[in-house]
Amino acid sequence: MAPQHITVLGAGSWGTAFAKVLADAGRDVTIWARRPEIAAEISGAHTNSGYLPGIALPAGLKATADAEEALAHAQAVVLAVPSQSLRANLTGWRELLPPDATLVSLAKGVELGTLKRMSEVIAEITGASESRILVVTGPNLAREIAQEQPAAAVFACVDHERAVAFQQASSAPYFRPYTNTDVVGAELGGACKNVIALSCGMAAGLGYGANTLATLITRGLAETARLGTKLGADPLTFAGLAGVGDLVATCSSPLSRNRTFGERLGHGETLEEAQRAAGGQVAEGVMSCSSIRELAQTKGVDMPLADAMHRVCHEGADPRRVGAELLGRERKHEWS
Ligand SMILES: NC(=O)C1=CN([C@@H]2O[C@H](COP(=O)(O)OP(=O)(O)OC[C@H]3O[C@@H](n4cnc5c(N)ncnc54)[C@H](O)[C@@H]3O)[C@@H](O)[C@H]2O)C=CC1
Ligand SMILES: O=C(CO)COP(=O)(O)O
Repeated sequence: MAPQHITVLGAGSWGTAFAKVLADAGRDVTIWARRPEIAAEISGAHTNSGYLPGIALPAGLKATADAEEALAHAQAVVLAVPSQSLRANLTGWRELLPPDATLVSLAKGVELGTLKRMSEVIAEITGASESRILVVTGPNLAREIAQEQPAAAVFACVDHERAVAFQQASSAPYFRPYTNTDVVGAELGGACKNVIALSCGMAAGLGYGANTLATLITRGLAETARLGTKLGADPLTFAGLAGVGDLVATCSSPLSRNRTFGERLGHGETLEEAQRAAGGQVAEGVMSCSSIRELAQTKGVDMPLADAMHRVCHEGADPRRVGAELLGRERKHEWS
C-alpha cells in the first residue's frame, strides 16, 4: 500500500523540492530542517528562500526542527542530507525511525573511508533489511522540479512491491517515477555522474566546447559502467535515467552545483574559493571523486576521470595539464 504519511529529513534544495512532489502527489508530508528558522519559513510563509528562492511551496507542507516530532507518524522516511553527513545524521535519528517505514535515499555519493554506497550506510546504521531501502535517482535538478517542469526519475529497490508502492505515493502531474530493482547501478550512476559533471564544468571553464563535453560524458559513462558491472550492477541501468539521463542533465546545466564548481576550478579558482562561492551547498563530486577512485582501485577498475578529478581537487593538479595527460594515455579499444 502506498504510504500516506511521509517525513523528509533535510530541507535543502532537493529535500524541499522532493517534499513538494510528495505533497503535490497527495501525501501528508512533514519536513525536518536543521535550522529552526527554515522550518518556520516553510510552515509560515510556504517558501524556502535560501534554497529555492521564488518557489511557492504547498500550504499543507508542514515543517519542524524537531526530528522526533517529524518522525512520529512516518510510513516512509526520505533521507535528504549530503552523503558524507548521512552516517552522523542517521545515527542521531536511528532510535526515532518507525520499524517498518520505507527508508528512502536521495543522496548521490560514496562514503569516504568506508567506500560504502548510501543504501549500505543506511542498512549498517539502522539494521534495516535491503528490502526496506529505496534509492531515488535520475535527472532531477531540484529547481526545475520545484518549478514543475516535466521530469522522470528512477526508484530502485530490491523489493519491487515496495518500489511500486512508493511510485504510487510520489507520482505528481509533472513527475514520473520508474521502478528498477538494480540498486547498485542506480546508486553508482548517481554518484559517478557528479564527478563527471565536475570534469565537464572544468572543461567549460577552460574554454572547451561541445566535442569535449560529449567526450567526457561518454567516457565518464564508460568508466561508471565498468565499475558498476564489476560490483554487480545491470549494465542496462547506465543506459537509462540513472546513467545517461542524469549525465545529460547535470553535465550540461548551469543549475548543477557540480558543473558550476568544476567551471570555477577551470577558471583557475582554488578549491577553497570554489567552496566559498557554493555558499554551503554541497557539490558531492568533490568528495566522491576520492571515494570512487579508491573503490575502483580496490576492485582493479580503471577510472581515469575520477582519478583526474581527485588530483585536481585534492592534490593541486593543474586542470589544463590533467586534460592533456588524459588525452595522452596509452591508446586502446573503445570497449577495453
Ligand atoms: N539539488 C539537487 O538538484 C539534487 C540533489 N541530489 C542529492 O541530494 C542530496 C542532498 O542535496 P541537496 O538537498 O541539494 O543539498 P543542500 O546542500 O541543498 O542541502 C543539504 C541539507 O542537509 C542539511 N544537513 C544536515 N547535516 C548536514 C551537514 N553535516 N552538512 C551539510 N548539510 C547538512 C542541510 O541543513 C540542508 O538542509 C545530495 O546527495 C545531492 O547530490 C539529488 C538530486 C538532485
Ligand atoms: O543530481 C542532480 C541532478 O540530477 C543535481 O546535481 P548537482 O548536485 O550538481 O546540482
